[in-house]
Amino acid sequence: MPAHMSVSVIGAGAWGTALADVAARAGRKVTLYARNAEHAAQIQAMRVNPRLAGVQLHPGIAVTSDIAVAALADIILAVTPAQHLRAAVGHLAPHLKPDTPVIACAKGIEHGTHKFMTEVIAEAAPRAVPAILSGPSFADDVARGLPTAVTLATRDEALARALVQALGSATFRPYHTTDVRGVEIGGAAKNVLAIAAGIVVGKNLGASALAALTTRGFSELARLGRACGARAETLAGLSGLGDLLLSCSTAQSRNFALGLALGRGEAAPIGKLAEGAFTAPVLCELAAAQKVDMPVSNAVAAILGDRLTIDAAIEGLLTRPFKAE
Ligand SMILES: NC(=O)C1=CN([C@@H]2O[C@H](COP(=O)(O)OP(=O)(O)OC[C@H]3O[C@@H](n4cnc5c(N)ncnc54)[C@H](O)[C@@H]3O)[C@@H](O)[C@H]2O)C=CC1
Ligand SMILES: O=C(CO)COP(=O)(O)O
Repeated sequence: MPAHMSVSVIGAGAWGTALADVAARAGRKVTLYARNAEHAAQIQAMRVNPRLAGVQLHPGIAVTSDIAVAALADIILAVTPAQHLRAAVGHLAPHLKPDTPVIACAKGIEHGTHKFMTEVIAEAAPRAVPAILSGPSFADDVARGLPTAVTLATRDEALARALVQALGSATFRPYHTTDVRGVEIGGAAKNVLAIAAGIVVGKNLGASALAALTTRGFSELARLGRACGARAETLAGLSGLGDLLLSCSTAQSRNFALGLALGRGEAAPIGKLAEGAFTAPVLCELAAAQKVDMPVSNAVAAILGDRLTIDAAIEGLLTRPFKAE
Protein backbone atom coordinates (compact mmCIF):
# COMPACT_ATOMS: atom_id res chain seq x y z
CA MET A 1 0.00 0.00 0.00
CA PRO A 2 1.46 3.47 -0.85
CA ALA A 3 2.44 5.78 2.02
CA HIS A 4 -0.32 7.93 3.52
CA MET A 5 -3.13 5.77 2.17
CA SER A 6 -5.16 5.67 5.37
CA VAL A 7 -6.39 8.52 7.58
CA SER A 8 -7.96 8.47 11.04
CA VAL A 9 -9.83 11.41 12.50
CA ILE A 10 -9.83 11.72 16.29
CA GLY A 11 -12.89 13.65 17.45
CA ALA A 12 -16.29 13.21 15.81
CA GLY A 13 -17.48 16.81 16.13
CA ALA A 14 -18.47 19.11 13.29
CA TRP A 15 -14.94 19.71 12.02
CA GLY A 16 -13.75 16.13 12.49
CA THR A 17 -16.70 14.83 10.51
CA ALA A 18 -16.15 17.36 7.72
CA LEU A 19 -12.45 16.46 7.53
CA ALA A 20 -13.23 12.74 7.45
CA ASP A 21 -15.33 13.50 4.41
CA VAL A 22 -12.49 15.53 2.87
CA ALA A 23 -10.06 12.64 3.30
CA ALA A 24 -12.56 10.13 1.87
CA ARG A 25 -13.16 12.38 -1.14
CA ALA A 26 -9.38 12.55 -1.63
CA GLY A 27 -9.41 8.74 -1.94
CA ARG A 28 -8.07 7.80 1.50
CA LYS A 29 -9.29 4.91 3.60
CA VAL A 30 -10.90 6.80 6.49
CA THR A 31 -11.71 5.94 10.10
CA LEU A 32 -13.62 8.41 12.26
CA TYR A 33 -13.04 7.93 16.00
CA ALA A 34 -15.76 8.92 18.48
CA ARG A 35 -14.82 8.31 22.12
CA ASN A 36 -18.40 7.44 23.05
CA ALA A 37 -19.24 3.91 21.78
CA GLU A 38 -22.96 4.61 21.52
CA HIS A 39 -22.29 7.79 19.56
CA ALA A 40 -19.91 5.92 17.22
CA ALA A 41 -22.46 3.15 16.59
CA GLN A 42 -25.19 5.69 15.91
CA ILE A 43 -23.12 7.62 13.34
CA GLN A 44 -21.98 4.36 11.70
CA ALA A 45 -25.59 3.17 11.36
CA MET A 46 -27.34 6.45 10.48
CA ARG A 47 -24.49 7.84 8.28
CA VAL A 48 -25.26 11.29 9.74
CA ASN A 49 -23.59 13.06 12.68
CA PRO A 50 -26.02 15.26 14.63
CA ARG A 51 -23.12 17.72 15.09
CA LEU A 52 -23.13 18.27 11.33
CA ALA A 53 -26.84 18.08 10.67
CA GLY A 54 -28.07 17.41 7.15
CA VAL A 55 -24.73 16.14 5.83
CA GLN A 56 -24.57 12.53 4.65
CA LEU A 57 -21.35 10.73 5.65
CA HIS A 58 -19.21 9.50 2.74
CA PRO A 59 -19.91 5.74 2.29
CA GLY A 60 -16.20 4.90 2.65
CA ILE A 61 -15.90 6.23 6.22
CA ALA A 62 -15.80 3.65 9.03
CA VAL A 63 -16.71 4.89 12.51
CA THR A 64 -15.11 3.36 15.61
CA SER A 65 -14.76 3.96 19.34
CA ASP A 66 -11.67 1.72 19.50
CA ILE A 67 -8.61 3.97 19.78
CA ALA A 68 -6.22 1.12 18.90
CA VAL A 69 -8.04 0.64 15.58
CA ALA A 70 -7.96 4.37 14.85
CA ALA A 71 -4.24 4.56 15.69
CA LEU A 72 -3.28 2.18 12.86
CA ALA A 73 -3.68 4.85 10.16
CA ASP A 74 -0.83 6.44 8.17
CA ILE A 75 -2.08 9.95 9.01
CA ILE A 76 -3.95 11.13 12.11
CA LEU A 77 -6.09 14.25 12.17
CA ALA A 78 -6.55 15.43 15.79
CA VAL A 79 -9.83 17.35 15.80
CA THR A 80 -10.88 17.85 19.41
CA PRO A 81 -11.26 21.27 21.07
CA ALA A 82 -7.82 22.75 21.85
CA GLN A 83 -8.07 22.21 25.60
CA HIS A 84 -8.82 18.47 25.05
CA LEU A 85 -6.02 17.82 22.59
CA ARG A 86 -3.47 16.62 25.16
CA ALA A 87 -5.87 14.03 26.60
CA ALA A 88 -6.94 12.80 23.17
CA VAL A 89 -3.39 12.46 21.79
CA GLY A 90 -2.14 10.95 25.06
CA HIS A 91 -4.81 8.26 24.76
CA LEU A 92 -3.76 7.57 21.17
CA ALA A 93 0.03 7.69 21.68
CA PRO A 94 0.74 4.14 22.95
CA HIS A 95 -0.96 2.65 19.87
CA LEU A 96 0.69 4.80 17.16
CA LYS A 97 3.26 3.51 14.68
CA PRO A 98 6.55 5.46 15.05
CA ASP A 99 6.78 8.68 12.98
CA THR A 100 3.05 8.84 12.24
CA PRO A 101 2.09 12.40 11.26
CA VAL A 102 -0.44 13.77 13.75
CA ILE A 103 -2.06 16.90 12.32
CA ALA A 104 -3.65 19.27 14.84
CA CYS A 105 -6.85 20.73 13.43
CA ALA A 106 -7.86 22.59 16.61
CA LYS A 107 -7.35 26.35 16.95
CA GLY A 108 -6.12 27.52 20.33
CA ILE A 109 -3.38 27.63 22.95
CA GLU A 110 -3.29 25.32 25.98
CA HIS A 111 -4.26 26.85 29.32
CA GLY A 112 -1.64 26.77 32.06
CA THR A 113 1.23 25.67 29.81
CA HIS A 114 0.85 28.34 27.03
CA LYS A 115 1.72 25.54 24.59
CA PHE A 116 0.69 25.65 20.94
CA MET A 117 -1.08 22.66 19.41
CA THR A 118 1.97 21.02 17.82
CA GLU A 119 3.90 21.42 21.08
CA VAL A 120 1.09 19.63 22.90
CA ILE A 121 1.26 16.78 20.35
CA ALA A 122 5.06 16.57 20.67
CA GLU A 123 4.73 16.17 24.45
CA ALA A 124 1.73 13.82 24.45
CA ALA A 125 3.00 11.59 21.60
CA PRO A 126 6.79 11.96 21.43
CA ARG A 127 7.15 9.36 18.66
CA ALA A 128 4.67 11.16 16.35
CA VAL A 129 5.48 13.91 13.83
CA PRO A 130 3.38 16.99 14.69
CA ALA A 131 1.72 19.12 12.01
CA ILE A 132 -1.05 21.70 11.87
CA LEU A 133 -3.93 22.42 9.50
CA SER A 134 -5.71 25.77 9.75
CA GLY A 135 -7.40 28.36 7.55
CA PRO A 136 -10.73 29.88 6.55
CA SER A 137 -13.04 26.87 6.47
CA PHE A 138 -16.41 26.30 8.09
CA ALA A 139 -17.19 22.61 8.69
CA ASP A 140 -20.55 23.01 7.03
CA ASP A 141 -19.07 24.55 3.85
CA VAL A 142 -16.34 21.90 3.66
CA ALA A 143 -18.74 19.02 4.22
CA ARG A 144 -21.01 20.33 1.46
CA GLY A 145 -18.09 20.30 -0.96
CA LEU A 146 -17.93 24.08 -1.33
CA PRO A 147 -14.47 25.33 -2.40
CA THR A 148 -12.06 25.90 0.52
CA ALA A 149 -8.33 26.59 0.90
CA VAL A 150 -6.28 26.12 4.08
CA THR A 151 -2.65 25.98 5.19
CA LEU A 152 -0.93 22.78 6.27
CA ALA A 153 2.37 23.11 8.12
CA THR A 154 5.02 20.76 9.38
CA ARG A 155 8.76 21.30 9.84
CA ASP A 156 9.76 18.83 7.09
CA GLU A 157 8.80 20.37 3.74
CA ALA A 158 8.73 17.03 1.89
CA LEU A 159 6.29 15.67 4.45
CA ALA A 160 4.15 18.83 4.25
CA ARG A 161 3.92 18.34 0.46
CA ALA A 162 3.04 14.65 0.88
CA LEU A 163 0.29 15.44 3.40
CA VAL A 164 -1.19 18.02 1.04
CA GLN A 165 -1.21 15.41 -1.74
CA ALA A 166 -2.94 12.92 0.57
CA LEU A 167 -5.72 15.28 1.71
CA GLY A 168 -6.16 17.79 -1.10
CA SER A 169 -8.82 17.78 -3.80
CA ALA A 170 -10.36 20.27 -6.22
CA THR A 171 -12.67 21.62 -3.51
CA PHE A 172 -10.34 21.34 -0.49
CA ARG A 173 -7.00 22.97 -1.36
CA PRO A 174 -4.29 22.89 1.32
CA TYR A 175 -1.20 25.06 0.76
CA HIS A 176 1.98 23.76 2.42
CA THR A 177 4.52 25.58 4.58
CA THR A 178 7.13 24.81 7.21
CA ASP A 179 6.10 27.84 9.32
CA VAL A 180 4.29 25.86 11.99
CA ARG A 181 4.24 28.67 14.56
CA GLY A 182 2.84 31.19 12.10
CA VAL A 183 -0.09 28.90 11.30
CA GLU A 184 -0.79 28.19 14.98
CA ILE A 185 -0.80 31.85 16.02
CA GLY A 186 -3.18 32.89 13.24
CA GLY A 187 -5.77 30.23 14.12
CA ALA A 188 -5.64 30.96 17.84
CA ALA A 189 -5.72 34.76 17.65
CA LYS A 190 -8.40 35.08 14.97
CA ASN A 191 -10.97 33.45 17.25
CA VAL A 192 -10.44 36.10 19.95
CA LEU A 193 -10.61 38.89 17.39
CA ALA A 194 -13.80 37.39 15.89
CA ILE A 195 -15.50 37.81 19.29
CA ALA A 196 -14.53 41.50 19.18
CA ALA A 197 -15.92 41.78 15.63
CA GLY A 198 -19.21 40.23 16.75
CA ILE A 199 -19.42 42.75 19.59
CA VAL A 200 -18.93 45.63 17.11
CA VAL A 201 -21.82 44.35 15.00
CA GLY A 202 -23.99 43.56 18.04
CA LYS A 203 -23.46 47.14 19.23
CA ASN A 204 -24.40 48.52 15.79
CA LEU A 205 -21.14 50.44 15.49
CA GLY A 206 -21.28 50.29 11.69
CA ALA A 207 -19.40 48.73 8.78
CA SER A 208 -16.55 51.25 8.97
CA ALA A 209 -15.89 50.33 12.60
CA LEU A 210 -15.93 46.62 11.70
CA ALA A 211 -13.30 47.19 8.99
CA ALA A 212 -11.17 49.24 11.40
CA LEU A 213 -11.46 46.58 14.13
CA THR A 214 -10.57 43.76 11.74
CA THR A 215 -7.55 45.67 10.39
CA ARG A 216 -6.25 46.71 13.82
CA GLY A 217 -6.92 43.14 14.95
CA PHE A 218 -4.72 41.86 12.16
CA SER A 219 -2.06 44.34 13.23
CA GLU A 220 -1.92 42.85 16.74
CA LEU A 221 -2.11 39.25 15.45
CA ALA A 222 0.87 40.02 13.19
CA ARG A 223 2.81 41.77 16.01
CA LEU A 224 2.50 38.70 18.22
CA GLY A 225 3.30 36.43 15.29
CA ARG A 226 6.51 38.31 14.47
CA ALA A 227 7.54 38.27 18.15
CA CYS A 228 7.09 34.49 18.16
CA GLY A 229 9.15 34.02 14.98
CA ALA A 230 6.31 33.60 12.46
CA ARG A 231 6.85 34.55 8.82
CA ALA A 232 5.09 37.61 7.38
CA GLU A 233 3.69 35.66 4.43
CA THR A 234 2.08 33.11 6.76
CA LEU A 235 0.46 35.84 8.86
CA ALA A 236 -0.90 37.47 5.70
CA GLY A 237 -1.92 34.07 4.29
CA LEU A 238 -4.91 31.75 4.61
CA SER A 239 -4.33 30.73 8.24
CA GLY A 240 -3.80 34.34 9.37
CA LEU A 241 -5.46 37.18 7.51
CA GLY A 242 -7.66 34.77 5.52
CA ASP A 243 -9.22 33.14 8.56
CA LEU A 244 -9.48 36.49 10.37
CA LEU A 245 -11.45 37.97 7.46
CA LEU A 246 -13.82 34.99 7.39
CA SER A 247 -14.40 34.84 11.14
CA CYS A 248 -14.84 38.62 11.54
CA SER A 249 -17.45 38.79 8.78
CA THR A 250 -20.27 36.38 9.58
CA ALA A 251 -22.32 34.93 12.41
CA GLN A 252 -21.63 31.52 10.82
CA SER A 253 -18.51 31.80 13.00
CA ARG A 254 -19.35 30.66 16.52
CA ASN A 255 -16.83 33.13 17.93
CA PHE A 256 -18.42 36.01 16.02
CA ALA A 257 -21.86 34.75 17.14
CA LEU A 258 -20.72 34.85 20.78
CA GLY A 259 -19.55 38.45 20.35
CA LEU A 260 -22.79 39.35 18.57
CA ALA A 261 -24.83 38.04 21.52
CA LEU A 262 -22.63 39.89 24.01
CA GLY A 263 -22.91 43.13 22.01
CA ARG A 264 -26.70 42.83 21.92
CA GLY A 265 -26.82 42.10 25.64
CA GLU A 266 -28.16 38.59 24.99
CA ALA A 267 -27.16 35.25 26.52
CA ALA A 268 -24.29 33.38 24.85
CA PRO A 269 -25.40 30.69 22.35
CA ILE A 270 -25.73 27.35 24.17
CA GLY A 271 -23.79 24.26 23.11
CA LYS A 272 -21.63 26.08 20.53
CA LEU A 273 -17.87 25.80 20.99
CA ALA A 274 -16.29 29.29 20.88
CA GLU A 275 -12.56 28.59 21.20
CA GLY A 276 -11.75 32.31 21.45
CA ALA A 277 -13.31 32.44 24.92
CA PHE A 278 -10.75 29.88 26.13
CA THR A 279 -7.88 31.35 24.12
CA ALA A 280 -8.37 35.02 25.10
CA PRO A 281 -6.74 34.93 28.57
CA VAL A 282 -3.88 32.68 27.42
CA LEU A 283 -3.24 34.81 24.33
CA CYS A 284 -3.02 37.92 26.52
CA GLU A 285 -0.63 36.20 28.97
CA LEU A 286 1.54 35.11 26.05
CA ALA A 287 1.50 38.63 24.54
CA ALA A 288 2.42 40.17 27.91
CA ALA A 289 5.33 37.73 28.28
CA GLN A 290 6.52 38.77 24.79
CA LYS A 291 5.91 42.47 25.61
CA VAL A 292 3.50 42.73 22.67
CA ASP A 293 0.63 45.24 22.84
CA MET A 294 -2.72 43.56 22.03
CA PRO A 295 -5.42 46.07 23.04
CA VAL A 296 -8.35 44.39 21.26
CA SER A 297 -7.54 40.92 22.59
CA ASN A 298 -7.00 42.36 26.08
CA ALA A 299 -10.41 44.03 25.91
CA VAL A 300 -12.07 40.73 24.86
CA ALA A 301 -10.35 38.86 27.72
CA ALA A 302 -11.41 41.53 30.22
CA ILE A 303 -15.04 41.50 29.01
CA LEU A 304 -15.23 37.70 29.18
CA GLY A 305 -13.57 37.75 32.61
CA ASP A 306 -16.16 40.29 33.86
CA ARG A 307 -13.45 42.84 34.57
CA LEU A 308 -14.73 45.39 32.05
CA THR A 309 -18.10 46.31 30.59
CA ILE A 310 -18.45 46.37 26.82
CA ASP A 311 -19.10 50.13 26.84
CA ALA A 312 -16.00 50.79 28.94
CA ALA A 313 -13.94 48.55 26.65
CA ILE A 314 -15.11 50.42 23.55
CA GLU A 315 -14.41 53.79 25.18
CA GLY A 316 -10.97 52.56 26.26
CA LEU A 317 -10.07 51.51 22.71
CA LEU A 318 -11.40 54.74 21.15
CA THR A 319 -9.49 57.02 23.53
CA ARG A 320 -6.07 55.42 23.16
CA PRO A 321 -3.37 57.95 22.20
CA PHE A 322 -3.02 58.59 18.45
CA LYS A 323 0.07 56.96 16.97
CA ALA A 324 1.76 56.00 13.72
CA GLU A 325 0.16 53.14 11.81
N1 LIG B 1 -16.45 23.69 13.20
C1 LIG B 1 -15.67 24.37 12.34
O1 LIG B 1 -16.17 24.95 11.36
C2 LIG B 1 -14.19 24.39 12.53
C3 LIG B 1 -13.60 24.05 13.73
N2 LIG B 1 -12.25 24.11 13.89
C4 LIG B 1 -11.61 23.77 15.15
O2 LIG B 1 -11.76 22.38 15.39
C5 LIG B 1 -11.82 22.12 16.80
C6 LIG B 1 -13.04 21.26 17.08
O3 LIG B 1 -14.16 22.00 16.69
P1 LIG B 1 -15.57 21.34 16.33
O4 LIG B 1 -15.40 20.02 15.69
O5 LIG B 1 -16.34 22.36 15.60
O6 LIG B 1 -16.18 21.15 17.79
P2 LIG B 1 -17.39 20.22 18.24
O7 LIG B 1 -17.84 20.77 19.55
O8 LIG B 1 -18.39 20.08 17.14
O9 LIG B 1 -16.72 18.79 18.46
C7 LIG B 1 -15.67 18.51 19.30
C8 LIG B 1 -15.59 16.99 19.40
O10 LIG B 1 -14.40 16.62 20.11
C9 LIG B 1 -14.73 15.47 20.89
N3 LIG B 1 -13.75 15.31 21.96
C10 LIG B 1 -13.52 16.09 23.02
N4 LIG B 1 -12.53 15.57 23.78
C11 LIG B 1 -12.14 14.43 23.18
C12 LIG B 1 -11.17 13.45 23.49
N5 LIG B 1 -10.40 13.55 24.57
N6 LIG B 1 -11.03 12.40 22.65
C13 LIG B 1 -11.80 12.28 21.55
N7 LIG B 1 -12.75 13.20 21.20
C14 LIG B 1 -12.91 14.25 22.02
C15 LIG B 1 -16.14 15.77 21.40
O11 LIG B 1 -16.77 14.60 21.83
C16 LIG B 1 -16.77 16.37 20.14
O12 LIG B 1 -17.34 15.36 19.33
C17 LIG B 1 -11.84 23.49 17.48
O13 LIG B 1 -10.55 23.82 17.94
C18 LIG B 1 -12.24 24.45 16.37
O14 LIG B 1 -11.71 25.76 16.53
C19 LIG B 1 -11.44 24.51 12.88
C20 LIG B 1 -11.96 24.85 11.66
C21 LIG B 1 -13.38 24.82 11.38
O1 LIG C 1 -12.31 28.29 12.38
C1 LIG C 1 -13.34 28.44 11.77
C2 LIG C 1 -13.41 28.92 10.38
O2 LIG C 1 -12.17 28.95 9.78
C3 LIG C 1 -14.61 28.19 12.47
O3 LIG C 1 -14.89 29.34 13.18
P1 LIG C 1 -15.74 29.25 14.53
O4 LIG C 1 -15.04 28.27 15.43
O5 LIG C 1 -15.74 30.66 15.05
O6 LIG C 1 -17.10 28.78 14.14
